[in-house]
Amino acid sequence: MTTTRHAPAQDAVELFTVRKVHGAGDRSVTALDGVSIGFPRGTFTAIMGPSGSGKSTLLQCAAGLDRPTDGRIMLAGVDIGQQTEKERTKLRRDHIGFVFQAFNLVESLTAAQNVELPSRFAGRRVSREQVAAALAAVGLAERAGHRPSRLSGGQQQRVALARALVTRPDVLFADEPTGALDTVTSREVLRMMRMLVDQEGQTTLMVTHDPAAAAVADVVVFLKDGRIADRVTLTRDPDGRNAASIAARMARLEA
Ligand SMILES: Nc1ncnc2c1ncn2[C@@H]1O[C@H](COP(=O)(O)OP(=O)(O)OP(=O)(O)O)[C@@H](O)[C@H]1O
Repeated sequence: MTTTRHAPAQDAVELFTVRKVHGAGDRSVTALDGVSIGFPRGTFTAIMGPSGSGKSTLLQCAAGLDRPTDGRIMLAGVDIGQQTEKERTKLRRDHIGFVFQAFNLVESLTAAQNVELPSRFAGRRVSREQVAAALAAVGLAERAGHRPSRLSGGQQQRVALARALVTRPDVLFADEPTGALDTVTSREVLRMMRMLVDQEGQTTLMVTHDPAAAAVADVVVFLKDGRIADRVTLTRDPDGRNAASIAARMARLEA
């Protein structure tokens, strides 16, 4: 199957009435129930919502890791529903980056080797300069030769961030990237993610439970029962008021 590349759209990722049903028959669960939304290039979106509201499913579908039951998803200008498994794997490898709650670093390798590893597995060469630039972009130029056990949790997550970004993906997907970190190190990782959006125009989609994490985004999308319940555009927040208003909205959704 050939892939038609469309003229660059304004949105890096677009979902058109996406439905996702997990399982079948009596035990089926509708995780996404007709979600339509666009994520503009160069913006940082936080996805929030009560447990089970469909956040991870949305991220997995948007990233081409899972197939929607119905609807259409455009990722990096490509209709991923029209792609074969092989084409989607290539699209993911070339155009998107991931970070998860678990850092998933290999303990026996240095930070630089960890950054390089997935590209090497994918048969794609990244140069030493690209690895160094990715580590420098997350403030870890001096730690390239350190193994994960010699780095703090926040630094380890920043290595994972460098690993996700070394191929300069169109979109960074982050599923609870600060879930395993304390408040101080969370802040350090979020500041870095915010800086990558501001300085590199890195389109970022992040699922989080933490209002303080969502507060660094440009837009917060709230899901409930697989539907978009609310969408809020944030202004820059030097006095920390965004987190409180996001927490209040979450409390209303959970009531
Ligand atoms: N592989 C699966 N098989 C069956 N049901 C699933 C599967 N993955 C998710 N679900 C169900 O789909 C719904 C949405 O799940 P999802 O993980 O997307 O929600 P979430 O908002 O990310 O939840 P949480 O905040 O608890 O991580 C839930 O009811 C969940 O139990």
